[in-house]
Amino acid sequence: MSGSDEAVLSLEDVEVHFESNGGGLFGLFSEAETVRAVDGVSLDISSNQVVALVGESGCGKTTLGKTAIGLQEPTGGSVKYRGQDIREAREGRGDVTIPYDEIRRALQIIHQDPGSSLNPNTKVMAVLETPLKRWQTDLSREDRRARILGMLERVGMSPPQDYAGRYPHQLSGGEKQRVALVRALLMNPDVILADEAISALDVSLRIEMMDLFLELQDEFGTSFLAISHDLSNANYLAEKADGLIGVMYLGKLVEIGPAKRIIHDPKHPYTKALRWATPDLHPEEAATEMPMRKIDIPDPKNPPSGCRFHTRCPEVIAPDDVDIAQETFIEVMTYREQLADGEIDPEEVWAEVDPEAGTEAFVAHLFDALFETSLSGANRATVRESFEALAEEDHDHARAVLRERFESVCETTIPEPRETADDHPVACHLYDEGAAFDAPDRTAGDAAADD
Ligand SMILES: Nc1ncnc2c1ncn2[C@@H]1O[C@H](COP(=O)(O)OP(=O)(O)OP(=O)(O)O)[C@@H](O)[C@H]1O
Repeated sequence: MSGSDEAVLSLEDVEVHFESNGGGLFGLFSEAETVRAVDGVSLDISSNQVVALVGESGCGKTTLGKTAIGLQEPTGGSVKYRGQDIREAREGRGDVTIPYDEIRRALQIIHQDPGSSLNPNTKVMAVLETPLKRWQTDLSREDRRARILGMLERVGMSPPQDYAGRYPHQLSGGEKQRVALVRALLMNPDVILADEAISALDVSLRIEMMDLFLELQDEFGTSFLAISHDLSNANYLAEKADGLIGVMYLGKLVEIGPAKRIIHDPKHPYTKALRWATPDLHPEEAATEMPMRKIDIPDPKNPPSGCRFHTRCPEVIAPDDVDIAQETFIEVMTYREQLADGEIDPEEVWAEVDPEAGTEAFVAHLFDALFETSLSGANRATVRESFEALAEEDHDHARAVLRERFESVCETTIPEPRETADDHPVACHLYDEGAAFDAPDRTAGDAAADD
């Protein structure tokens, strides 16, 4: 079911930055570093809506989810529950219209490992009675127990009396997860954050569990914020519920839209890479080359400038006034990144060439080693000048001359989310004003036409 227009949760420009020491002995002698776990995310969750967040490990999904339900304090921006700023409610500041206790009840979480949130010494009935005693003080003991048994039955734990009398260690992983779901639902929540709630379960159980989440989500009119590193699971949940998939990359929400559009017509190059990495979502397509330049995720303590994905993006944009095939531009960018990372040692290059042959041999060796496509004209002259500077160990000039000609908007400017033609926001310069919405396939460059 799709959400209504009213936003239950509203996140505006949310930032969560963690300060950590640089890892030195007891934190001494090391500079503090900032992990930009979430960096300027805006997101609305409507009532009865399912939103699935996906992205690689460490991209900030859990931090964003916890911040959305008030379990993590944002270091910037605001999180509102039905218009009430959660932090102001907690601190009793301003004109509080919804008390903090009420917000805590309305926003619930189910963890990946439900065992860790269930007291091992408490039987299921007692675990489930606790929230009801607190929030439904008018219920008699009998009514409370009847309700719990009804819910256990509803989530497939039958006979419920048997399960109610068990300790957590007497339950399977799937059963613990059902107890966690019942506990959350007994609070009559508006939003449940399900953080990798099915990833620890056997594959055979996952679909059953997701179906149960969806049935109850619809029945109870609860919104679900589901976190998953698996695009396939995110799609299963979001598509069935007519919900949204949000794609995160290094603390940013780079694309969000209806599940069908994200899967069948991804816009952001990172979303395309995630989809490529999930072949069961596009079985009709033959195996293609990975649409990403590097496997390694950059360090969130030192994220790339501009668009954070530009160091891995196969569609990174060449300056308007530089006529170059995309494949060749990628090779130039890769060389620039190797230079910046100190991966090219002139001494090692000299060791490979005949020193008698001089700089010309040094330059020819690097052209051979770094470029498969052909470079000509001003592009070739610029790269040559950089190689020559490197031959003289002048790294600064080697970098500067390349930056001057080839600097991309993707590395200088953070892309703002923009609605694409089919109505889902994407933060990528390919969709900047003036750029075609149906961005050209820039991965297919004509090496011969590079100048
Ligand atoms: N309390 C904390 N202190 C310092 N850094 C943190 C803290 N919590 C998270 N981080 C860092 O913030 C970044 C985002 O972490 P987060 O757990 O939100 O990512 P995630 O996408 O949920 O990853 P995963 O899928 O692996 O759980 C990571 O680099 C993580 O190391």
